[in-house]
Amino acid sequence: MAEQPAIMSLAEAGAKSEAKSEVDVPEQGAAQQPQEEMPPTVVVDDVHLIYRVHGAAAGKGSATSALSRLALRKKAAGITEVHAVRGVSFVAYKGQAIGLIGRNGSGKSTILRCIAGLLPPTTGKIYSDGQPSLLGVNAAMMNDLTGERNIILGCLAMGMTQREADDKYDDIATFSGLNNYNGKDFLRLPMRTYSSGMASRLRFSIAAARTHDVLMIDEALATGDRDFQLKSEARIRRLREEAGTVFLVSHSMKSIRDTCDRVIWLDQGVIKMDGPTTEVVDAYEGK
Ligand SMILES: Nc1ncnc2c1ncn2[C@@H]1O[C@H](COP(=O)(O)OP(=O)(O)OP(=O)(O)O)[C@@H](O)[C@H]1O
Repeated sequence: MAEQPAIMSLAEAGAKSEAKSEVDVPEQGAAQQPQEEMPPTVVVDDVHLIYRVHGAAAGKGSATSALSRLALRKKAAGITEVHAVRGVSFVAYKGQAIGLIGRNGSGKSTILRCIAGLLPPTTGKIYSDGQPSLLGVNAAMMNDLTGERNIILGCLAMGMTQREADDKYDDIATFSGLNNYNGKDFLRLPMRTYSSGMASRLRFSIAAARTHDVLMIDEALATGDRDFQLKSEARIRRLREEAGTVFLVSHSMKSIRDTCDRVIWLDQGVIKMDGPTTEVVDAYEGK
């Protein structure tokens, strides 16, 4: 029998489930259920992610020893495993803005990358409705090209036609504020001349120009200045109303409180708490 892909659409998953008409969803508390009956957009079912880091031990080893390891199905001596996500399950619903919080290295970015389809889970399944889009501070942009070119390329990469990209250009430029930043039109300059905050403003402005089924933002707000943070929080609220689900990873509890209605607290790769924002953030801050 063909193996199922680790990430599939909810429609596919529904079609594949034999006896039941719906996908089995992980159990969860009443606090995480939306007030009205909203459809699920992402189902994360017992996901584990193990990174395998090669060359962590000293020495290269010979070809003969590598071959004998392969024949005996033994692990290479130089491979270290990092179990970054350990059995995470949750269901996200349309209209929710979900904050992911936790200490450095708790697995927040890893789980987002799994949902975006950039990292296949080692075990477990992820079902999503539509294509989740990951907007991270490291999202690829061409540093040697101008902001103008990056706006158009970013729009095309999100699936717009050239005409749609041209139509959106002015909105994106104005929202980013980089067309008149300290009296200068930075969009005419290569992106390598931008500060990291200016680059993340542009990334956010491009991604926010489209309605996303599932939009995931990794720390994007933390890097903008206060004015831009306020603008982007308002835009996230609008995206949430127009679209599906927003995930926000941030260490800024202010951003999380202002933007999210539900928070998942990850600790060493497991969910420590999942519920309404105030409850979870208060517990995280030890209040
Ligand atoms: N490419 C990688 N290869 C190996 N290990 C990795 C890799 N990326 C992350 N890790 C490890 O996985 C664990 C989870 O990392 P992750 O980046 O998901 O955490 P995070 O909660 O997003 O952290 P932060 O708040 O610092 O951004 C950490 O132990 C980290 O060292």
